Amino acid sequence: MNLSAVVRRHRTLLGAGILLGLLGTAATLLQPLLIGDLIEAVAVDESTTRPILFLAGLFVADALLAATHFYLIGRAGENMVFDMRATLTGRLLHARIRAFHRLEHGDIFTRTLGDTSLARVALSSSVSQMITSGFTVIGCVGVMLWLDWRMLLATAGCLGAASAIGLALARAVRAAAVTNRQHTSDYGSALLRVLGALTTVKASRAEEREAERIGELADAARLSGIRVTRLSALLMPAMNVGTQVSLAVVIAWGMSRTATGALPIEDLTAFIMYLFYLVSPLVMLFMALGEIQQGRAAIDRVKDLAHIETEPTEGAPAPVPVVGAFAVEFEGVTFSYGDTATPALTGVSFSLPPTGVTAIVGPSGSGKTTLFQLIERFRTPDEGTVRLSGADISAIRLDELRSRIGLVEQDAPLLRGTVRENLTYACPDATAADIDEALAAAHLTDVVSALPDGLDTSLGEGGTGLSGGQRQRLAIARALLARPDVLLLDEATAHLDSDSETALRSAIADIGTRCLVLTIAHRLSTTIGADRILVIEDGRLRASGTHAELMESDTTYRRLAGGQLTPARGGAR
Ligand SMILES: Nc1ncnc2c1ncn2[C@@H]1O[C@H](COP(=O)(O)OP(=O)(O)OP(=O)(O)O)[C@@H](O)[C@H]1O
Repeated sequence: MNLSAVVRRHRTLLGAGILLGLLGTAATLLQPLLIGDLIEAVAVDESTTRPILFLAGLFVADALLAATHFYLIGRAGENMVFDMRATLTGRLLHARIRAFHRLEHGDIFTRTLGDTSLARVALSSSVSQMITSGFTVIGCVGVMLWLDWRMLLATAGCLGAASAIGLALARAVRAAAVTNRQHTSDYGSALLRVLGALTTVKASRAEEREAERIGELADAARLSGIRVTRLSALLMPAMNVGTQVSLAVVIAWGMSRTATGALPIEDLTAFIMYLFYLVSPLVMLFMALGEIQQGRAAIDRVKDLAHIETEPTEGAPAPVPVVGAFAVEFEGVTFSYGDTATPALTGVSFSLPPTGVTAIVGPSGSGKTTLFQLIERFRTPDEGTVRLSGADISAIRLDELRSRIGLVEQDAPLLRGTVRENLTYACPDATAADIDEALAAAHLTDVVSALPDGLDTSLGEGGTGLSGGQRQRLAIARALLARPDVLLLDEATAHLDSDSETALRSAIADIGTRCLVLTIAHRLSTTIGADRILVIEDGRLRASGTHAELMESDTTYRRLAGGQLTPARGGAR
């Protein structure tokens, strides 16, 4: 995200707000002149109606200008924060899985909520404050220069020193603000981590330990926040001391020059008045600079997140399945999760026809789930090619590729929402008949009709409200509803009782007559019924065939089948 582009998109509103702010400042600066006219009229016994009317008009104009200025700047700020959040949301949803996994969820929240708010203040109110205050400062300095340049030099000397201190403080505020934002996001990440596993925390009696650890992070955020406040609090007094010293110098030196007749008394009075006018905007200017410095730290963090690597959106259309062609092919595929990691897959090659059930078996951590990650293009191979209906998947447009593949993951994630919303997540336009068919295929018809509101029953976070097996079947029904060419089931029958599993297995066999079903098998019953089995060990395809063939020829398969196939779970995600 280019933040200057964000500012440019809202320049009209911002510009109008700043312009009104400048007009308001001009109206404020005019007030002493008109008050002078009023005093003069009273002194010479002239009618005061005109100056009073002018002054009243100026007050009203000043109030209206100030109100409209604040409204426009506030509105521009909200529009900018919306822009930033919309961009961030889009980037995060299209992020590459490997880039996304490097981030902490708490950190993402701090950046999208807190940092964008700070960036809004910096880019709207503080910038506008800086410009309007700067305008007043320039105006005052101009008049003071015209009144007496020598005294302006003396004033600049005192205020200049204070300003230098102010600038140094503003810089220090920025550094402290960066640390504070980091501490705040560490706290958020730690909190989200335990909230995501609250039952495990309780079962492990880790509440006190976690409360203490997270409390320490909250305290670090408090301390760095106090440092930001302390440095910000020094800004105003630094400027005040500068003003007081320059006032003392101007009065002492000015009076001595007035005594000798070198400086008219009215010029000295005007000079002192403008010195007072100068101070408040000067302080505001430095406060705004401090806020902008804080905002810059937030802006850097927002920009950082916005640069997350995203998936490509371009590509060729998905190929039409060709009769006789392989549905999925792996050719010499090697893949590792990191540059230095041992490959999760090494030189894997196989070809699978467009229909039938293929079971993948192998010890825990052998690379079964990784195969699915590559077919979905969540990850890309380091070497070799994966093909769908004969076409290299790296060239196919991602949304088209994924529309052809159904995936039911190990933990069958469901989203907060109704059963219907979860079911139709991949195809929101599904008809009632399609929904009924998918529910029946996943043996969920009775379960759903027993729910208080049927399909419109609300589920909690992660699908709470259904049992583990029901959640898994709902995820299978969701995948079936999209009528994929390839259905990937990652241990999809793991939570099912044997009745449901038998029924689901026959449903899978039935689906296998229409599309390719690739299932990571953890039960012997699945592999016995499969049309073919791939045996993966240490990231290599060591054998393939039917149950009977592999029992005959492969020692690993025999060993796994002897232990009823269920591997110890443990592959990282
Ligand atoms: N996100 C990841 N980052 C780094 N390494 C990973 C990641 N996911 C998996 N791995 C590693 O890759 C290898 C293969 O993992 P994979 O999940 O494919 O195994 P699996 O056969 O599906 O295991 P299981 O049967 O236990 O689910 C393992 O050594 C695992 O530790």
